[in-house]
Amino acid sequence: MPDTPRRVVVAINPNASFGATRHVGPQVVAALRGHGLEVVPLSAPDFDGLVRVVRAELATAPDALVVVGGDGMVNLGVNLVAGTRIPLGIVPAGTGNDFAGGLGLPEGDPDAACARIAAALDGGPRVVDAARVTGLSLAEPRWFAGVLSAGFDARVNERANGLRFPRGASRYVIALVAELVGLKARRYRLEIDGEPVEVDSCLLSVANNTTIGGGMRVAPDALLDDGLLDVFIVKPVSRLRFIRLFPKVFSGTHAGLPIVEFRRGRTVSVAADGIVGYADGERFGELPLTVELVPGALAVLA
Ligand SMILES: Nc1ncnc2c1ncn2[C@@H]1O[C@H](COP(=O)(O)OP(=O)(O)OP(=O)(O)O)[C@@H](O)[C@H]1O
Repeated sequence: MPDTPRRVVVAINPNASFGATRHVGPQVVAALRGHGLEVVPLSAPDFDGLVRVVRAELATAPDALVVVGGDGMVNLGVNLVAGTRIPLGIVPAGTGNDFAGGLGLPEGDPDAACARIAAALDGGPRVVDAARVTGLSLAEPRWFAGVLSAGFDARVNERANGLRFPRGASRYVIALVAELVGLKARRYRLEIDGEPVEVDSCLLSVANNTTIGGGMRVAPDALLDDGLLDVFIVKPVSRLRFIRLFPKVFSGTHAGLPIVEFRRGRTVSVAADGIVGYADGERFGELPLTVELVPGALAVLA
C-alpha cells in the first residue's frame, strides 16, 4: 500500500439506464472509500458539463478516472484519458455496457466492480487499444473504445434521437420499426489501410470490441489488444433475412454466412451519403469518418 492514499476521480452519470441506476454512484463512492482510496465524486446536469468538470480535475493528475454509467460514459472517459497515463476504471450502470462486457467486468454488482478497480490499482492496469476518429463533421478528433456504427443501428439511433416523443426506451423501438420498414442497402466507399473498397451494405460497423447494443456480437473475433479494427459488413438482404440474422449476431454465429463479410485493418475510412456515425452509442458526426486504431492507447483497471 502507498503511504498517501491514491486519489480517484469518479465521474457519475445519474441518468444512465434512464435513471434506474441512480443509486449506483453513491454506492461506488462509498465502496472505493472503503478500499482506502481518496475519492473525488463528480457529476453535472448534462454530459458536456460533466466533461468540463472532469477535464479540470484530471489536470491535477489523479491516480485514476472511474466512470459510472454505460458505454456513453466509457466514451467520456476514453476521450479524456486515451494517450495519457491515467488509467480508466469502469462501473457498468447503463443500458448498454458493452465495453465493460468485453473486459469481463462484473455487471449489476457495483461492489464487485469497485473491488476489481482497487485490485487493479495495486496490481497495475491492462493496456488495450482505442480508436481515434477524424472527419470534416468533427470539430476535433474523438476517441472510441468499442464500436463505430455506420449502418442500420446508427440510423436507428439518429432517428430515435430526433423523436421528441416518447421519452425513454420506447423511442428506440419506434425508430427500429421505422428503419426496418424502410430498410435499404447503401453504397459505402471504404478505404482500409489505403485500399479502396466499395460495398453495398445495410449494416456496417468498425469494431475494436466485440459487441454493441448490450451484447450483440457483431465482431465476434475482435480483440481489444490486437492492434486491428474489425470491419463488419452485412450485404444487401431482404427485410426477412435481415431480421433472421439478428439471433445469429446475438450469439456471434453469423461469421461464415454468405451475407456477411469481415475485413481487418489499422486505418479505416468510411464514406456514405446521409449517414451519421455513432460510436460507443454516442453521436459522432456525418460520414465520411476515418478511424485509426491506436495500439495500447488506453490503460484500464480491469
Ligand atoms: N447528467 C448527465 N451526465 C452525463 N451524461 C448524461 C447526463 N444526463 C444525460 N446524459 C446522457 O447519458 C448518455 C450516456 O449514457 P450512458 O451510456 O452512461 O448510459 P446508458 O443508459 O447506456 O445510455 P445510452 O443507452 O443512451 O447510451 C449520454 O449520451 C448523455 O448525453
